Amino acid sequence: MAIQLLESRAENTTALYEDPHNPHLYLERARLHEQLGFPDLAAADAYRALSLLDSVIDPDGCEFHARRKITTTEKTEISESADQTVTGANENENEDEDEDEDDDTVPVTEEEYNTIIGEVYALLVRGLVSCGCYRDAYEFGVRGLDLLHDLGEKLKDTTTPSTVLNTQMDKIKTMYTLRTKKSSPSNIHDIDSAILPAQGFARRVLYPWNTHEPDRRSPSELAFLNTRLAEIAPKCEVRAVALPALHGSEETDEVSIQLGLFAKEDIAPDEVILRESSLLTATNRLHDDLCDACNAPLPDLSAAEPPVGCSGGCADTIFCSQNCHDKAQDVYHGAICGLEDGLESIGKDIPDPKDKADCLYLLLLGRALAMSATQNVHALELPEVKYIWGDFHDYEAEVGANSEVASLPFSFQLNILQPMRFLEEMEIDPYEALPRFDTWVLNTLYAKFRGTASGRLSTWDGGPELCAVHPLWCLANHSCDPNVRWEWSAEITFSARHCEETAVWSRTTADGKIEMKEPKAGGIAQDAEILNHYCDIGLPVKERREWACGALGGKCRCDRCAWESLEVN
Ligand SMILES: C[S@@+](CC[C@H](N)C(=O)[O-])C[C@H]1O[C@@H](n2cnc3c(N)ncnc32)[C@H](O)[C@@H]1O
Repeated sequence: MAIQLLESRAENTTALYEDPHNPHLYLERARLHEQLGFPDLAAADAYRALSLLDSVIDPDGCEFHARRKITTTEKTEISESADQTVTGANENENEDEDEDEDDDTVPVTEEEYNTIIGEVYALLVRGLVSCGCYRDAYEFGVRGLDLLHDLGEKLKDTTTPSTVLNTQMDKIKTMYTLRTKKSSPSNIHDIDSAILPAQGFARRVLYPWNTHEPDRRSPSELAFLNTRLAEIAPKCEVRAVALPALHGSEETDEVSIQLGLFAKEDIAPDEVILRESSLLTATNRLHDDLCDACNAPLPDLSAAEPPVGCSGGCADTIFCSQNCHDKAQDVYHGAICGLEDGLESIGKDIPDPKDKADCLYLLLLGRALAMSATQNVHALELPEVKYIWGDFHDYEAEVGANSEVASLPFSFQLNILQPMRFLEEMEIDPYEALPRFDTWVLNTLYAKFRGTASGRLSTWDGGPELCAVHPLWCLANHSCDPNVRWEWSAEITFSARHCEETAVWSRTTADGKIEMKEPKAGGIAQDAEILNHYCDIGLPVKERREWACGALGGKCRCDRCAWESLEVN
């Protein structure tokens, strides 16, 4: 069954690549995505169908117009009628210029709109509710029900979509009641949507049609990674490593084979062993005093090498050096040069501090889209992205076990609407660009960024304001007794810890005694794993585990945590 659905999905996607403004095809793919257990992708396709259908009713208010390829029957009919009117040619030469843009497509009609609009709303709202994105589901649900009511008899079938929408509205009301602890509102218009959760979850899987993910453990890929690593960390090596599998609440002996960094030779305390710079960075500060490319602080205007402005005239895009300027043009800025006014407003100046970290991931996504467009490379093939860990669950296993696991944060705003805005502001047609920027590609990018990006907090309000992906640095695994410290300015570095920096192990035994372990000596021995830390190692074990849980995907089981929580002697 799943195989058949996957085949239909592949056929439909190929058709969409050929006919990207056809809302019928998006609706069909939304149905398939829903059946395959991807309500997030179903909602995204339904939204594309809806945006295109809006143009049928309001052509002047929409940038992209719903058109579809003509069928063979229609082609014959058109050529027959053209033959009949051939004598009258030239009379209305300039009429319907728009229609002649591409003689293989015709505008979607109001009748077609009436046939499918109800189901489009139903799929969109059901998809968003399934993911837990109640706030946007509510907004679309209200719009959908009002529209079905207004269109009344013009629609072929209002009953089915209305029933679906009402069922979803009941679920939304239940969520609202849970949140407000008040009785269910009798009228849906009485709901204050701000109280409903906007963020839900999607499945964090390696999509079965994703052909971009490398087999990172294969000897050839490891050799490739090691060639890259040799340039920035000559004493280190990437190797496969068995880590405790941390997913799920139960502790098991299961292991997860991943990658890690290892010392190829003895490393002295305080020695800098890795230096990596990356242009896959993002900041939510508007009009910043940081380099647009590497995010290092800008030099003074009076410095021997003062900051460099964008040669294309972007007023707020400043670089710390000519080198960063030139690299930026080649790596990400080329495609967005001159477009900063529209792009600047997306994801910055976030009023609610809770949303700041999520918006940084959106900005990182925006940078990846700009890199992909500038370099003309698929975003999942970018060297900064391709080899990084995505913490994907196994798709087959999930379907087999009929699991409901959804662990990738997902929202209508961050995964559907704002990425489309990015593309539009970059003057890219988001429908034509589907092969590059489909929602599953964006979800995959988010999964990778959420597992690997490092962040920096604001000295002003303590909120997250900067984040970056350093694709080789992030191959290092975590320990609460790390053997390196990291620092990040223009580049990120690892230095071996010296003996006064190594962690102090301490625990209170059942009879109230405090036990300590002798801290380790500094430096790193040949063949030892390079161990980073994803949380503050000065915290007690319980808090460390809470802080590192998101980045690790579960409760830390490093030697120090196991010992301090009395799990081992
Ligand atoms: C930034 S990546 C580290 C590199 C990763 N191992 C790879 O193959 O690319 C973070 C992921 O590594 C794994 N990991 C890191 N440290 C770990 C530890 N101490 N125990 C178990 N898993 C760990 C977790 O799956 C986590 O989500």
